[in-house]
This record gives sequence, C-alpha cells and structure tokens, in this order.
Amino acid sequence: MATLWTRGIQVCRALPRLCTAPSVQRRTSVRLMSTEKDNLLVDVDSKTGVATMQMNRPPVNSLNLEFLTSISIALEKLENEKCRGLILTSDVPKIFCAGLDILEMYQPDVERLQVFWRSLQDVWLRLYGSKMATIAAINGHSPAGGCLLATCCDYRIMAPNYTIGLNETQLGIVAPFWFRDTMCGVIGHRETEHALTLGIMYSTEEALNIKLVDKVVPQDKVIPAAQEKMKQYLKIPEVARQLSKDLMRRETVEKLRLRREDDVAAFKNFAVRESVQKSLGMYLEMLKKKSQQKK
Ligand SMILES: CCCCCCC/C=C/C(=O)SCCNC(=O)CCNC(=O)[C@H](O)C(C)(C)COP(=O)(O)OP(=O)(O)OC[C@H]1O[C@@H](n2cnc3c(N)ncnc32)[C@H](O)[C@@H]1OP(=O)(O)O
Repeated sequence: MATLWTRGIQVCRALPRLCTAPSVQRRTSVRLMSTEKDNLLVDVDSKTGVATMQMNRPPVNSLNLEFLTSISIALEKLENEKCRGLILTSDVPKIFCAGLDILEMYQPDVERLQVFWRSLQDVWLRLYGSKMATIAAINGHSPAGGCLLATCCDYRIMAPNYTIGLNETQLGIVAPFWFRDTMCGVIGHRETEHALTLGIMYSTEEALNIKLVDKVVPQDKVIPAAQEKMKQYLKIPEVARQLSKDLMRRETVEKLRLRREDDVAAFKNFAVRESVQKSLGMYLEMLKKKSQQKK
C-alpha cells in the first residue's frame, strides 16, 4: 500500500474516496492515517464511513502544539474524504485527555505560544463545526481541554470512576469564551457558571446527572456503545442532520472565527502575566509531586 507523509501524517494512498464510495471498498476497517510517532491512530470503517480516532500520546494525551496540529490535519482529511461519523477516544489507559499541555503555557516562547493557541482554535473550529456526526467515547479522565474535546462532540459516552470538567480556575487560569459557550450548549448557563467558577471536576456519575455526559457504560463497552449510537445518527438523512447541527452551532462558531486574532492576543497577554506563570508553576509542581509519590 502506497503511503504519503504529509506534515507528520501518514496517509494511505490506496484509499481514494474511501468514505464516499464505501461499497467499492473490500476491506471493512482500514488505518487511514497515523502520526509520525503514532500519537494519533485513525481507522475508517469503509462500509459505514465512520472514523475512529484514538489519541495516543502517553502518559496523559496532553495537547501540545504538534499533537493539536496532527488532530487538526486528521479532522480536515476526514472531512475532505466525506467521512460521515467520527468516534473520538483514547488509546492511553485510564486517560481520555489531560487537556492542554501545561508546559506549552509555562515559561513560554511567546511566538510558539501564539501558534499553539491558533492550533487549538483550529481543532475546536473543525471539531465543533464538523459536518460529521461526532461521538466522544470517554474512556478515562477528561479535565479542561479534554472536556472541551468531549463537549465539542454531538454525544458523549463515559466509563465509570473517572472525572471530567473545566477545572481551569483551580489552576489560576480562565477558560476562554468559546470553552464556556461549548459547555453552555451542553449543560446550560447556570450549571456552566457553577462549573467554571468553581473549576469543578465531576465524577462520571455526577456528569451524567447534570447531562455533561449522555450515557455511562462499563469501560469495555464504551466504544461498542458509541458505534451503536452512531448508527442512529447515520440513519438520519445526511443533509438534514448536518443543517440542523449547523443551525445550533453556527453563531458560536462565527463568534470565534470573527475574533480569532483578538482571542490569540488576549490569551498571550493573560498567559505571560507574572501571577499566571506563578500559578502554573505551582500547579506543575503539585502534579510532579503527586506523580513521584505514586512511583
Ligand atoms: C495561561 C492562560 C490560560 C488560558 C486558558 C487556557 C485553557 C486551559 C485549558 C487546559 O486544558 S489547562 C490543563 C488542565 N489540565 C489539568 O489540570 C490536568 C492535570 N492532570 C491531572 O489531573 C492528572 O495528570 C490526570 C490527567 C488525572 C492523570 O492522572 P495520573 O495519576 O494518571 O497521571 P499523573 O501522574 O498525574 O501525570 C503523569 C505525568 O503527566 C504530567 N501531566 C499531567 N497532566 C498534564 C498536563 N495537562 N500538561 C502537562 N503535563 C501533564 C504529570 O505532571 C506527570 O508528569 P511526570 O511528573 O511523570 O513527569
């Protein structure tokens, strides 16, 4: 099978129009792409046109610039290939995604910091605004940016005994308006205000109670349950489903599109504050101590 490396993403060339003409594909599931270090594994079921994207950046799938870029490129390719559905999950045991890589924001190179933020905006615009039906199969902890990825999806299925939430205030930082809007769209204004101001990390069961996640199933059933739910989305006439989603999300998407550079500047100015750097440093220290105690 011929392969092509594009900015760290390996694409199987032997799969033209993979998702638009599923009937001509003989193989049921093919690896469409994987990143250079296999940080992102994307398989497409050629019968259904459903992609499964597994994040695989141990130890905690934290989102650094390169990883975000890989996710963004993969989303663009899936959209271009007219894939119909996406299941977003993790290949790292017990972790869905630990959110943004704090090392990108602590003592940063200011140029890279801005590129980093744009890459996060790109991922959000592509995932939140995706035409595909998207389901988060949350098979591990999902703080902050991890919660953002999950809430960008159309539906969330989570395994028990994990945590999820936008905990930014606990780090002394503030989630931007598009994180807020995304969460608001899922759990409403009041619960979002409560969640954001206190930086609440919800247990799986609490998350189900406030409808931050839609369904809880045992760990080994998370992906099968996502595949089952996906069938329901795929039964709906494609254009009607896509336009309905667009109707719900367009305003929120446009808000960021119009303010992208202001948002980058606001992030940069906030991140380089002495008080913010101090908070991030202390938080990293706490994480390190906790990690060392386990060893
Ligand atoms: C500056 C302006 C900001 C504007 C707003 C920006 C919006 C921000 C969004 C974010 O996403 S900020 C990131 C918030 N994330 C977290 O608070 C998660 C922190 N991590 C954890 O709670 C736990 O690690 C975990 C995810 C629950 C996993 O726990 P586990 O016990 O399995 O692993 P650990 O031993 O804690 O961690 C292993 C290893 O990984 C390092 N690490 C963990 N999370 C991050 C991270 N987000 N970024 C970078 N590194 C992380 C941790 O320090 C350990 O490292 P070592 O000590 O082993 O080297």
